[in-house]
This record gives sequence, C-alpha cells and structure tokens, in this order.
Amino acid sequence: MAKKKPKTKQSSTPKFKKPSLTLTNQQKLIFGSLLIIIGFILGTAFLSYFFTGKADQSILNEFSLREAEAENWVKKLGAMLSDIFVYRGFGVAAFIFSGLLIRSGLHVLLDVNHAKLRRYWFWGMYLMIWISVFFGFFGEKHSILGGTVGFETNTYLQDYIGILGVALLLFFGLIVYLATRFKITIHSFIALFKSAKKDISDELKSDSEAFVPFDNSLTDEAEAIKSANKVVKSEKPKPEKPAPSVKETIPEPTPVVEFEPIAPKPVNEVPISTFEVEAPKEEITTETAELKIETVEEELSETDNLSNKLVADFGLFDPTLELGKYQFPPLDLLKKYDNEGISINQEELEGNKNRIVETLNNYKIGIASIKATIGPTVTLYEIVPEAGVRISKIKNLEDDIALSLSALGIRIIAPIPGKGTIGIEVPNKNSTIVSMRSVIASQKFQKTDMQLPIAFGKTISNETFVVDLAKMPHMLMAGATGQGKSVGLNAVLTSLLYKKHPAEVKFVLVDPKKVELTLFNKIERHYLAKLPDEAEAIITDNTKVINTLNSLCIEMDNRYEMLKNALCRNIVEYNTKFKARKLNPNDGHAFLPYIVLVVDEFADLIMTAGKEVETPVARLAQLARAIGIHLIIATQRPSVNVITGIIKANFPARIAFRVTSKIDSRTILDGSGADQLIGRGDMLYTQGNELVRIQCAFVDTPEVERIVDFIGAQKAFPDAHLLPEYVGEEGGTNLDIDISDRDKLFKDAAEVIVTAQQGSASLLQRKLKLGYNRAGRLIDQLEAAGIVGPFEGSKARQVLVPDFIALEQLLENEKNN
Ligand SMILES: Nc1ncnc2c1ncn2[C@@H]1O[C@H](COP(=O)(O)OP(=O)(O)OP(=O)(O)O)[C@@H](O)[C@H]1O
Repeated sequence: MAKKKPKTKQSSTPKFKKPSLTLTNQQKLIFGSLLIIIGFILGTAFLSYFFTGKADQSILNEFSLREAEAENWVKKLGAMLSDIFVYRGFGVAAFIFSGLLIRSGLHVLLDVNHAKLRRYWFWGMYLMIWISVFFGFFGEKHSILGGTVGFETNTYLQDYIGILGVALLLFFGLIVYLATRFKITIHSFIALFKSAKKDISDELKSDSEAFVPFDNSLTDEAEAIKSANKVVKSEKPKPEKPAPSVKETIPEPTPVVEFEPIAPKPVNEVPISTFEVEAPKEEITTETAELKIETVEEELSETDNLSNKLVADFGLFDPTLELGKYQFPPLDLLKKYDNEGISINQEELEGNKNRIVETLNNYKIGIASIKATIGPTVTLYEIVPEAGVRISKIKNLEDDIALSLSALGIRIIAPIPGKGTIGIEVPNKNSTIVSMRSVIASQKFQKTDMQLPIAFGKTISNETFVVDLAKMPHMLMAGATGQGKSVGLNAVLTSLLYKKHPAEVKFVLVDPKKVELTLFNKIERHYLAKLPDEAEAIITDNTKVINTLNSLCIEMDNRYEMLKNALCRNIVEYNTKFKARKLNPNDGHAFLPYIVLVVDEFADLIMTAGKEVETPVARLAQLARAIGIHLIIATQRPSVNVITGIIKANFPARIAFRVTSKIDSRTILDGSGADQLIGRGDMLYTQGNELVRIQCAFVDTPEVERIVDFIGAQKAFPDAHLLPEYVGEEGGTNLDIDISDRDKLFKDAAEVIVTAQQGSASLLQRKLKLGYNRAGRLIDQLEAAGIVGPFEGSKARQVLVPDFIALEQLLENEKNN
C-alpha cells in the first residue's frame, strides 16, 4: 500500500533543503519573459499554420533566400517551426507545447512551485502524444490534426495490434490520464450516475406534486393518506429499555418486598444505569463538519492541490512509520483472576434489603419500590420512597442504616441525579477483582475512537468505564496512602500503552517516591519525553521538575505558534492537516504527539518548590488543553495548601480514592463521599457535577513489568522525545562570539530559523539533527550575529531577520566589515 512505501519515510523525517533555484530576481525576470515570448510566438505560428500552411509549403526549402516570402503570421521562422511541430510533429496537440512554455515562463517569473511545473510538463507531453495518436487513428484524411507522429505511430501500432488494439490502447491511455489527473474513480462514476438518477426522480416527483388536482375531495384524500402514513410511522414500536436486574413493587398500605433472583450481568452487556462520560456525539459531528467545510474551501487553493497530489502519490502521512513494525502489547501479558465476574449471594442481597426496609420503617419511612444493582465491590439499592417522604430525612439516617447493616462504606445518594430514586450503596461481603485485562479486552475500550482513552475500571452496574483524557483535560487524583492511587496511575498508563503508538503519545513522568514509576524506564526511547541534557527520563529530583515544567510551557508556546501558523484551533485539526500533507515540514511543522505529564506525589513537590511549581502547573492546566498536553497529578495529602484554589479550578476531572476525613473529601470533590469508600481501588470520579463510583481496575507490578519488557524489547526511536531546552535564570549567553569560531552549520541554522521565523533550539535540533548542546551554541551564535533576539523565558526567541535576502545581506556585510 502506498502508505507503507519507504518513500513516505523520507518525507516523515524531512531535511531542510536549500532552495534549489539559484537565479537572481533579475535573471528570473529575463528568463521567464523569454519563455513566455517564445511560447506566444510558437502559438501564433501554429495557429497561422492552419490557414497559411499550404501556401508556405514551397518556401520551406528556400529558408535562406531573403526574397522568398512566407505567409505565416510569424513569417519564415513561423512557417518552419510550425512545419516541424505541427506537420512533422504532433498536429493540433503542438499548441500544448507552446502553452507549456508560457506556463513555465510564468512559474520562473513568479518563482512558484517548481515541483508542480515538472508534473505539468510530464502530463502535457503525455497528452500531446495521446491527442496526436488519437487524431492519427482516423487516417490520412485528418493527418494535419494528428501530425506525422500521430499518423506514423498509428500505422506502426496497427501493424502489430490491429485497429481494435489501438482503439483499446487509446481508451486505456485516456483512463490513465483521467484517473491520475482528475482523480476519477469508478465510484465517482457510480456517484455521478446515482445523483443523475436522483435528480431525474426528484424532478418527476416535483412535477407530479405540482400537478395536484384542484379537486378538494381528492386533495383531502391525499392528505388523509399522508397523515395515516404518519400515524403508522409514529406507532412503530420503540426499542425496549433493558429491564433492571431486580425490581420489586411494595403494595400499599403495608409494603411487602418480593425479591427476585438477580442475574449477573455479563461483562460488556448494556448496563442498567449508564453514566455518559464520552463526549456527546454532536460535538464530534460539528467538529468533523467544520473540518469538512474547511477542507472544501481550501481545496480551491494552490497548496491544497499540491497536498492532494502528494496524498494521492504517497498516501496520508503516517507518523507511525518510523516504528512501522511496532507491535502493541498482547492481552495475555495481563493476568486473569479466578474471582473475576460477579457472584451473587442471594442471602446477602435479601438480608441487606430487609434491613434497609426495616430501618426505614422504624423511622416511619414507607417505600414504594426497591431494586438492586450489583457491582464488583458494592451493590446499589435504589429506593423509591412513598409520596410525601422528605429526602433529607433518609439522608440523615446514613449512620443508622450503616449500623443496621453493620457495614463500613455505606453511601447514600439522595436523590440519584437524573433519576427519581434514592441510592444506598452497600459494600459486598466478598468483593470481586476488576482485572485490567477485563477492561482492556472490553468492546468499549477496544472499539473506542477517543483520542486518549483510559479504561479506569467498572462502574457499580458492572459497566466498563472508559474516559478520554483529551476531553478531561487534566486530572487530579487523591487518596490516603495504600488506597489504590499507584494502581490507578498504572491503570491510566497501561490503557494508553495498549491503545497509542509510541509516535502518538509521550509521557513525562515525575516520581519523587522513586519507586512507583521507575519501571517505565525501559520504554524511555519509545514513550518517554525528557529534557535534552538529562540522563534519566523519569524525574525523581524535585529541583529538576521545575525545569521540566518550564520546558513544557515552552513546548506549549511553540505548539500554539505552530497551530496559529497552520490556522488550526486544536491538535486534532493540526495533526489531521499535517497527515493530509497540507503543512510543510520545511516551515517548521511536524506531527505533534500528545504529551501526558504524570506527577505521582504532588504534595511533596509543592512542599519543596511551592510557587515555582504551582505557577507553571497552573499555566499548563489553563492553556495546554488545545495543544495536546495533559496533566495527571496525584497526591496523598489532599490539603488546601497542596490542592490550591488555582490548581483546583483548572483540574475539572477529579478522582478520589478513600480518604480519612470528610474535609479531605471536600477538598478533592467539593463534597463528602470519599471518606465513605472502602479502599482497595474503590474510587469516586467526577468531571463536573456527577459523581461516579468505580472499582478501579487492578494492574499489578509484574503485569506492568511484562508490558514494559515487551515494548522495551522492540525497535525504538534513537532517543527519548526531546522537550525544548529551558535555560534557568542563571543561564545567559556570551555575545562576544567570534565569527571565525562559528559552527560549520551556522549558515544552515540561520536559514532554518529565518524560514520558520521561530528562534528555538529545539527546531534546530529537529531540522539539523543536532544534540542539545550544539543547537544551544548555535542559538547563542545566532543571537550574537543579530539573527535572533535575546532569551525570553518560556517564549521562543524573536527572529530579527525577515527573509533570505535580508539574511544574505547581513552575512555579506559581516564579511566585509
Ligand atoms: N483496584 C484495585 N483492586 C484491588 N486491590 C487494589 C486495587 N488498588 C489497590 N489495591 C490494593 O491496595 C494496595 C495499595 O495500593 P497502592 O499501592 O496503589 O496504594 P497507594 O494509594 O498508591 O499507596 P501509596 O500512596 O502509599 O503509594 C495494593 O497493593 C493492592 O493490594
């Protein structure tokens, strides 16, 4: 397939090329206009030949005689050239040649797109030969239209393949031309045919509607038929909602509860209650529609024609091609547990339900109905109270119900949002493990089209819970020690490793505890990002985190600049455009992988670095969503001096594992609940208002080890993904750099910077394939030469030279001084 061609690979690592045309502007003017004039003269001569050719036959041999006069509008030269090109050459198709000359002249004059010109010439010559052979096919009678080339080629071909053979060959030639030049496919023919058919039937329909007789009775009849049809349509049976697993109605006045057996829900089945987490469908549709409109508009432009051509020739740009043979980790690296799947303890269910009803009855609260939904660790009893019962009354009985059920971790949700019921969550005596394997294997995760899907675990209705980190867009995770945070982080990373190619996502891992994330060192060159001068990708030293965070801010600014130049609003649009080859890598564009920053112990960082950490984190959290940088921050200590107001405001997605106090719960979730969890991966998730209780998927260290070993053993990128360098406050430049001491690549570097109009060392690293130190030195030298401005913190340096000509002049002046 085209996208697997090694050719594409070349384009995936574009090198900066010097402009190949070395003509000066004056030379371009002279040469360009010469070509146009020649083309024009030829065109005139050819046209004249069809009127004056016969008369000029005689003077063709008397070219050198001055007195011999030609009737051609371009006189003797015209007569001779048209004899060569039209009569002895290609007939009417010779006009194409003069057209090509004029077009070439314009290209040289205006200095535009030479690659395109080569294509024009190729297809122009092709068409010339085809037209000439086509007219030649009709014999000597029309020899002037096909020229000698057409006639002779025809007779030659007919001797070998006969008339039918030549006709078929011509037809094939035409198909090749139409298919390649106009991208015509068999489908476009079918579509054309279909639309024509539809137009005709529409027309017939509108005609018949236009001829509705002015007979009232008839019209009424038609109306009646129409409305009858409508009724029939609207009476179509609606799809039935799945029945709840346990449902019972308590008849008045004394409620009697009949508990039916509760069937376990198979994994992946449509749940009883669904928590919509994925983005609404319309959002995606609008985005796609906007993209489509954009594409249609841009297709008109020149650049788009070129990119379409490139896509036709090489296929869409494939960022995964550099590691084309990369294999995703197989499912069997993850452990299968024996006690997976829900086992129902009928006695327990019955007992719990009776106790709930009794407790409520003791307080004179009548129940209209009760049903249970069994989850992996808790069972949700949904109660519909009798009319007139105050909800707050039930809410206040939380402790009493907990006492009567003699269970920890009872949570009352009154009312369940979006439902007219009250929920009582009661932990199961024997909880089941939700394995990472089961959630990764689920259809919901496998078939998802989310950008950064995370399979967290299972909801209370045993439904696999998958969310898109790209939509969150940042996540705060808190919980007391030993309640499942590290497992949660591993579940996030594992989900992404199972779904995203190394070229599509990069992790920046911060692990002050030095133990939790070190395993991921093995996939440094596949999935990790780091600062250019760092030996280790995983950051364990708090002081280094500050540099990394600031570097991410620079990366963010660079990406915004790239998006701005590409007229894109977010990373998805940008990458779509880049894949469609609408963005030129020579202009500083590149495929942007998502970057996920994971901080395992944020409290530790804030305690040691305070504002220095808070400011870049808040900045990233505020701005980085559109450009594909996402933050996941975990902490054991959810106190207000760790999770500050500014951090909280920018992390809408929050996860709480069990915490010890209501205050901690409130700090994370803005409400209680996390203090009533039972631990071991029992968690609450919120992305706004609604709280979802989830049993986090369990992934053990040996499983993660097997995954990273599997990935680590495969071919990797030469280095970890390099983030832009960040020179701390102590960093400065020595502006007295001697011209003779300059790097050999100084001029190339200057050209790269001026072309991209972006003064960043990382750009030089990418384009010229340099290490960090050399690129940094080059930037210093460029600053000394006055090509880029001074260091500006997190922003890219300003480029002080507007274009190539100014650069040439600047360097020339330097030499002369
Ligand atoms: N989703 C889960 N399912 C089952 N058991 C779990 C789950 N998550 C955690 N556990 C159990 O809890 C233990 C502690 O989990 P984990 O190491 O993730 O806690 P932690 O919150 O990261 O603790 P610390 O903050 O001290 O690192 C695990 O070893 C495991 O036995």
